[in-house]
Amino acid sequence: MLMFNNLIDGEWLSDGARAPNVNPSDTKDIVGEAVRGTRAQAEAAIAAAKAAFPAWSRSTPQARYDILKKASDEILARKDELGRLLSREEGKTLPEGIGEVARAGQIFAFFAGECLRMAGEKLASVRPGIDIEITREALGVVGLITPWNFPIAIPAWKIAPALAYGNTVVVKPADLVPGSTWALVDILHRAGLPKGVLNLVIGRGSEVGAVLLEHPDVAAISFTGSVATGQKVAAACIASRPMKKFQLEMGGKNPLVVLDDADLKVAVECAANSAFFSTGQRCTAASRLIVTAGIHDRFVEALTERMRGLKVDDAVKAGTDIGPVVDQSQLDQDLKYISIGKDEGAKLAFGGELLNRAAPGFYLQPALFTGVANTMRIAREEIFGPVAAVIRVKDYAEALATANDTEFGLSSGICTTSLKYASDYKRNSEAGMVMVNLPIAGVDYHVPFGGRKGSSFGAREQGRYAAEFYTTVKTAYTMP
Ligand SMILES: NC(=O)C1=CN([C@@H]2O[C@H](COP(=O)(O)OP(=O)(O)OC[C@H]3O[C@@H](n4cnc5c(N)ncnc54)[C@H](OP(=O)(O)O)[C@@H]3O)[C@@H](O)[C@H]2O)C=CC1
Ligand SMILES: O=C(O)CCC(=O)C(=O)O
Repeated sequence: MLMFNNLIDGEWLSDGARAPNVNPSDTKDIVGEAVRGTRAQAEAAIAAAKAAFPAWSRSTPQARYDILKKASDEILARKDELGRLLSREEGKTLPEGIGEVARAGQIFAFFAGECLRMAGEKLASVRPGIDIEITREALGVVGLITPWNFPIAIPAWKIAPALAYGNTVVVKPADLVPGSTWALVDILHRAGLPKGVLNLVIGRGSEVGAVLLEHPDVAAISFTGSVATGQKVAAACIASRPMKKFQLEMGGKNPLVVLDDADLKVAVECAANSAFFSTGQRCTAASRLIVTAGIHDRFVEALTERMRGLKVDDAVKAGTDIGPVVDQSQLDQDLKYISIGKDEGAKLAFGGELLNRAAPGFYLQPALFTGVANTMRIAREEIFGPVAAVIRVKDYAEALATANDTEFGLSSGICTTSLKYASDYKRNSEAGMVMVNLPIAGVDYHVPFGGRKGSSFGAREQGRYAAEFYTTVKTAYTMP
């Protein structure tokens, strides 16, 4: 049995209460046992990170590069094994799990390179004889609070830049998926991180997370999760003395527009991938399919046919397209919205049934609603499951207006063969990420990730833009 322990000040701590990590494909399968970190452990982790900060923030770029690169190499070498662990604890399919681990490995390789590329600017002053240098410095101790749906990629894209730019870290993974973050922290620890630079505190958000938000020695919080928790994080960071820098990645109600001139096969593939892969449990998932009248019926028929062919089964079984929902509570939420959709008068065109498989798990057939109005709750609220709503519109102008009519603005897409509409959509879509003839979920690891409106707050994550959050700018004036 794997034991997911906490790493505090370079020591693995196994004491205290433990909780089973249950496989959503087979609830009889216990993936491992995780410690339940306490407030006191969170405080000890912050103290360790604070003590480690001066030396780590002054370490050479080469020292940081070596550790991050070594971690990247091990993650990539073990991607099959770690991908299986991820799929067992979260429920995404094995190819998706392995792909996510590879992405984490590539993220560490990218930020290893960033250690060597940190640069500043030198400017002439407007006053005579004075030099100005603009540099970036680490923030101090950063608290990372991560969700369950990307158990290794999201911790990776927060931990890697935090360390590369010289910060020390306390990471709290989601309670449902402690194993992948534990494995990642173990790799980094063995890659040679000095004690206290990276601390792992597995435990409840209301307990361990709350300490991170309140503690005066935590300089910044990077959070990904629900809107409700994100708002609490923001309020706590503002109330904290001194105030904390914070960054929030939250929900989406992402639109995929399909125009009459779209290549039907491309549109159906983009929709199936964006709405249902990873069991729809992506903040970038397409949950609103906005389709113009001339292609609507053909699109719905072809998408329904594609859905009929999707195999929903055990996440690690060969041939599975869609794994289970992550747990009972998320399944209840999905079913609640399916029932709301029917009550609102939308037509359940396909799916939405609970499925029995060889083992007891949270299996749900992907669901497609048609006849949806953009005012309905299933078109406005994030469901976070394999449930998509088709909204029929008359033309491009109505499609764009409907796509933008949401409180969210994370990802957005259009399927069209028209350069004119594609260009106009890229320009006018109110989202942080816009895709043309591509799935709107599953993004690159070396470019900015984030959204607008109610989806995100603060600096972008990933790629070189991550420096904006994980560093603070210093302007130095010198009269030689
Ligand atoms: N946009 C996205 O990427 C995601 C969105 N969601 C949405 O959120 C819904 C609920 O998922 P859930 O995982 O519960 O999301 P939460 O927002 O509750 O959890 C995200 C992270 O925040 C922690 N947390 C929870 N409460 C607090 C708190 N008061 N202070 C500090 N940290 C806290 C959680 O810890 P713990 O696990 O211990 O509760 C977890 O690590 C989903 O159904 C979905 O709609 C969820 C995941 C990702
Ligand atoms: O779609 C992706 O690649 C990333 C999605 C994501 O980060 C999320 O769902 O939280």
